[in-house]
Amino acid sequence: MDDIDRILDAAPVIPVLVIDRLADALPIAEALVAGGLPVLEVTLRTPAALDAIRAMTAVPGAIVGAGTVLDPAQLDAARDAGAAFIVSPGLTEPLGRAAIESGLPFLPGTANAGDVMRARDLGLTRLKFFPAMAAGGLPALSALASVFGGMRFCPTGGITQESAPEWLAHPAVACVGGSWLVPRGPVDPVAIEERARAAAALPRA
Ligand SMILES: O=C(O)C(=O)C[C@H](O)[C@H](O)COP(=O)(O)O
Repeated sequence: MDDIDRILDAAPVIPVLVIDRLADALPIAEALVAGGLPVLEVTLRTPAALDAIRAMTAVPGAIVGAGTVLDPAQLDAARDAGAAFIVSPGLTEPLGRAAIESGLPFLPGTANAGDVMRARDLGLTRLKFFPAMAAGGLPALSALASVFGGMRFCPTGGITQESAPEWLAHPAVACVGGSWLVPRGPVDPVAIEERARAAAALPRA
């Protein structure tokens, strides 16, 4: 099983994916992995998402997880589809406890000090910072990181290839997440691989 640090350290960027057509799952995963981004977060926001996770796990080198996991039932469905990790936009106690019990690496969303304290109470120290830009951007993350030593963050929400470097330069930032790698609409594997290559080359602290 993949440990959460192994997932966060695998690449500077986790592509956040909204898959509308199951047929797009393989070409998207192959292009991202070929470009150097092995960790793929498939959001459970579309009817095709669980089947997309199933399909993508067949791609050599891909580490496929589920995003937008909102409750324990969705966590179970993601695990049954083969998700190697779980990401949520926020943290509830039922989801946190179910995730810990499942043994799956879990990245819960946090946006403020209360959220981080709830995570800490559950023993969770690897956190998504979401929605990163709307929740105050890098100054907010820096303030949280200075209070909560030992926490590592994956900021997500409003981050771009252009803004990623300043986030990645912060010592508490393990990696960033973003949807810019795969825009919705017709899939262009060449363009996806090109964007992945640029993202994979971003330096980290
Ligand atoms: O719902 C979740 O669990 C999510 O993962 C939310 C996503 O992280 C953001 O929607 C990505 O934000 P953008 O890169 O600004 O599009």
